[in-house]
Amino acid sequence: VWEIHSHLSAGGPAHWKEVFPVANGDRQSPIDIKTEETKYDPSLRPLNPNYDPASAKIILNNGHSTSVEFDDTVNKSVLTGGPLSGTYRLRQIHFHWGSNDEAGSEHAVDGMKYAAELHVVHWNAEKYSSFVEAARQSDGLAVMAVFLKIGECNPQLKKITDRLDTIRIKGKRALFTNFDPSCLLPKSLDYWTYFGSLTVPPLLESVIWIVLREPISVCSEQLAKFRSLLSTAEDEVACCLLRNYRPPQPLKGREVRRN
Ligand SMILES: NS(=O)(=O)c1c(F)c(F)c(-n2cc(CC3CCCCC3)nn2)c(F)c1F
Ligand SMILES: [Zn+2]
Repeated sequence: VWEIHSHLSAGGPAHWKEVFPVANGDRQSPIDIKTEETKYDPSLRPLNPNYDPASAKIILNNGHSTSVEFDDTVNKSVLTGGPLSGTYRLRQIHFHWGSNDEAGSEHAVDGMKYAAELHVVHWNAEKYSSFVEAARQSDGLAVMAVFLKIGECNPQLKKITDRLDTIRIKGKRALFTNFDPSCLLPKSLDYWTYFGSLTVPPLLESVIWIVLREPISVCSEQLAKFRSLLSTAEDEVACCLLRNYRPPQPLKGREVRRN
């Protein structure tokens, strides 16, 4: 299924609506967060990520991003609290970046884009029996977004960027375990939250977005390693994965709440 989606999604974000009409839906992501219009919600609870480093399994280049995939067959690594009711199980983390340090994040804050963005993808294992089933439900997925701001090299991120040369080609994967993605979270877990979608085809409107307000740091050399990944497979003419972010989408009257 994913292969079909990724094949059909050929051609950038402007063409996705031709194959996935939901691209023009009422709860598409990412969005530009206008901080003055966000609404404080006292009912929002603290985020409670609880990850077991043994859940990490592989690091992968799927041609659109690099991801670390986790064992989501049991409730070992979960996210609870925040805007969520119930337990959301960690599935994978991945990144979005641009062809230069000036842009690369998917969400924007008052029109400002960061150099890159980390997504920590979870699914509602309390209500649904699989990720693919959850991905079709309005409350099926919860994605925590972390902004990467140009600055000091990030020693935690080094654990990932040091492995990218072993998965340069689309489809390559390598063992990657003993990794707790909490090490990539900022000190403060304060967040904005809104109802949105996957930012890649099939753009399903099933994501409760939790965007952390405090960025983590990344240096240019680390970002350059992401850009050296290839979006092409072994038997194709090599093409660098220079950018993979979707631009902000219309808010269409949605509310963005903050804790
Ligand atoms: N940027 S994002 O919105 O955080 C983000 C996500 F949340 C995702 F879940 C995926 N995703 C896509 C699939 C294929 C499934 C194929 C079967 C139907 C569901 C999708 N697996 N994970 C994804 F690629 C991505 F970029
Ligand atoms: Zn993403």
